[in-house]
Formats: sequence, C-alpha cells, structure tokens
Amino acid sequence: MTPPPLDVRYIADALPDPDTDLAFLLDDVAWDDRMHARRTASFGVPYNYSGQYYDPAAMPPRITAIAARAAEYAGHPFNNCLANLYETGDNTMGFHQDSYDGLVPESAIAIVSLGATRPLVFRSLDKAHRTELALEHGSLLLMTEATQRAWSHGVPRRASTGRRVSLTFRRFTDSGGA
Ligand SMILES: O=C(O)CCC(=O)C(=O)O
Ligand SMILES: [Fe+2]
Repeated sequence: MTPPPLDVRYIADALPDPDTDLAFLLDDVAWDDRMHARRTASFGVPYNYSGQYYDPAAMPPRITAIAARAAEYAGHPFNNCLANLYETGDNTMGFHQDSYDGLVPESAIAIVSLGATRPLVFRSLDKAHRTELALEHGSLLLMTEATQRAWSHGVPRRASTGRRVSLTFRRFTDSGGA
C-alpha cells in the first residue's frame, strides 16, 4: 500500500539564537496549567485549542522575531503562536490532526523546536504507515493542510529526556480562531 504524501519541510538551524530563545521561554512565559499532558501558552489572536480558550495576548518581541523567521520560510505571515512546554519525557501530545477551522486556506502550520530533541511521529489515518522526524533544537517544520488531512501526528512519551519547548505558528483569517 502506498502511503499518502507527507508534505512537510524540515529546516535544521532555522534560528540565529535558539539558546537565548529557549532561556526566554523558560524564564519569562506565564505557562498555563489547564492541560494535563503539558503546559501551554498562546500569543497573538485568540485561539480555541484542544478544548481550551486562550485570550488574545501580545506577542513578546522575541516570539515576533521567531514568527518572522518562520514566515520567511513559509512565504506568509503568522498571527498566533501556541507554545508547548514538555518538562520531562512524561509530557506528551497525543495523535491528532491540526484543525484548519479559522485558518487561512493553504497556509502552512509551522513548528519551531527548542531544547531536547523529541520525535514527531506521523501516522496515516488508516494506521498502516508510520514515520517519524527528530525535531532538533533550533529547527523549523512546515506542514500543509493536505498533510493534516491524511496523517495524524503526536509527540510520544520518552523514558528520559530533557526539557523541550515547541512553538506552533498558525495564520488565522481576520474572523479568527475563537
Ligand atoms: O510539540 C510539537 O512538536 C507538536 C505540536 C503540535 O502538534 C501542535 O501544537 O498541534
Ligand atoms: Fe499538531
């Protein structure tokens, strides 16, 4: 059986100063504890993510700069950043497809990774195919809407690993995500 096309683009070393970015995110972000699997924070336009409502929040300049870098690779701007903090290997993200409700059609979703390398596992919807990408410190991953339709993705539990932050950037329409 041929797997559906996995239309993703991985760029290693996409950021000029990932160590300082990581320190900023660990020290200065007010992380939200409403989710059990990991801590989160949202910047930019309001967002209904995984059953939680996130108020609009100004993007700190450091995140705006990362968004601009992601925009160069994606070819369009982003107006929301959903940040995920994985403090240990017990912090996870279950298999899911990112919703395009409220997003600009054909826009990319970008994942910037900082800290410990964790695999992002892609599974075809029929579960017949599985592939994984190691998301390294300072990397950027771009995913298309077609990929969300054919594959789910998740960050599984790991026995022993260090802290990781992911920043997921989305481009909402003016009527938005909430
Ligand atoms: O932490 C990651 O790399 C995955 C993030 C993700 O899939 C999401 O926020 O929808
Ligand atoms: Fe996702």
